[in-house]
Amino acid sequence: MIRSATLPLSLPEPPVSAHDRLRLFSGSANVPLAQEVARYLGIDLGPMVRKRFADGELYVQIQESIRGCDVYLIQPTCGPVNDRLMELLIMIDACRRASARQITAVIPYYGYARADRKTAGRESITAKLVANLITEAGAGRILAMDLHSAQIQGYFDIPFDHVYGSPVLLDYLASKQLTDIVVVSPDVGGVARARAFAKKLGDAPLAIIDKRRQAHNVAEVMNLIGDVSGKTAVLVDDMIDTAGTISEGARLLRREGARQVYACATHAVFSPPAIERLSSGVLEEVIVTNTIPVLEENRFKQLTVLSVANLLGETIWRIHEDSSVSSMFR
Ligand SMILES: Nc1ncnc2c1ncn2[C@@H]1O[C@H](COP(=O)(O)O)[C@@H](O)[C@H]1O
Ligand SMILES: O=P(O)(O)OC[C@H]1O[C@H](OP(=O)(O)OP(=O)(O)O)[C@H](O)[C@@H]1O
Repeated sequence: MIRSATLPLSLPEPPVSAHDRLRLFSGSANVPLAQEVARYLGIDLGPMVRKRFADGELYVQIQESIRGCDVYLIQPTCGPVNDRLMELLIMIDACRRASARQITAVIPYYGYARADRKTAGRESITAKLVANLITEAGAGRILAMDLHSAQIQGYFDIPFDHVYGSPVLLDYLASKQLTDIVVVSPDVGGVARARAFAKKLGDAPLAIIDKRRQAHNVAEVMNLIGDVSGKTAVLVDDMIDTAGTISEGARLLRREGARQVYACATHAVFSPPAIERLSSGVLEEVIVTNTIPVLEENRFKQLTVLSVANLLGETIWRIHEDSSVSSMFR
């Protein structure tokens, strides 16, 4: 007599829709931002255990099946940068070993981006090393915002969506109805970014500061190219780190007759003594986004923090639906 197997029968699963396959997980760098992105997408953040062993090593475990899923891992590699980066690598590796179909590293702030080339002999190009590590860990795609240098996209041989925080900053500026604006690039490296910003502000005039660095983390402003006298100057940059660039730039603009000075930057890195410099009164307002979380003790009167969560959420949705990302920025 032939006996049938007693294994439980499993009926064929109904086809999984693209929406069902989307999974979002957050590293520890910016959970509030990841929660906002999840809310925009109408899903919950995936369950994940993150902890540190007694010896300091990190442990990550994804707590649901992600087999065949398109997984998005949100982790800005802000300070403490080495921990955040390592956590991202471990998350990617865990997802790859759990048979995720596609892993996208969502990196709102890409740390080590300023080490993008050799500026002296015997240096590392750490931005490229980071790209190698992320790719080797198993990421199949990157989504990043306002890279310090756009060339970093080329350090990856996997699809890379580079998006801009500028629509969020521009919407906010437009709501202030400022008049007589001149957009200012605080250094030569930021001219393309400032020019694009000025274009979106009704082709506002552009001015450029000639900044030099005699040593790491020391900014010295030399000259101003352009006219700011009697105008509202809007300094535009990718990041504010120690705020030497922005505060020295703002002082120069005041000396050159600017009526008021605003600062706009996507990434609030805020290393000491940034807060003292930014809150000294030289700036009317400092407008940043939440790609990096701004600690409560780092908030000051002139600071405005805008959210890029909807922008990132919309980008993730478009990537997932195979629709255009660049059309969001036209
Ligand atoms: N994290 C960093 N903070 C400050 N300066 C840095 C960092 N990483 C690299 N650098 C240095 O910045 C310049 C890069 O000059 P660019 O004009 O932005 O290319 C270079 O001296 C790096 O060693
Ligand atoms: O707040 P801070 O400590 O001054 O640092 C932030 C500044 O440093 C970076 O520029 P960088 O000096 O690397 O020049 P670049 O834009 O010409 O590359 C960045 O784009 C900001 O301008």
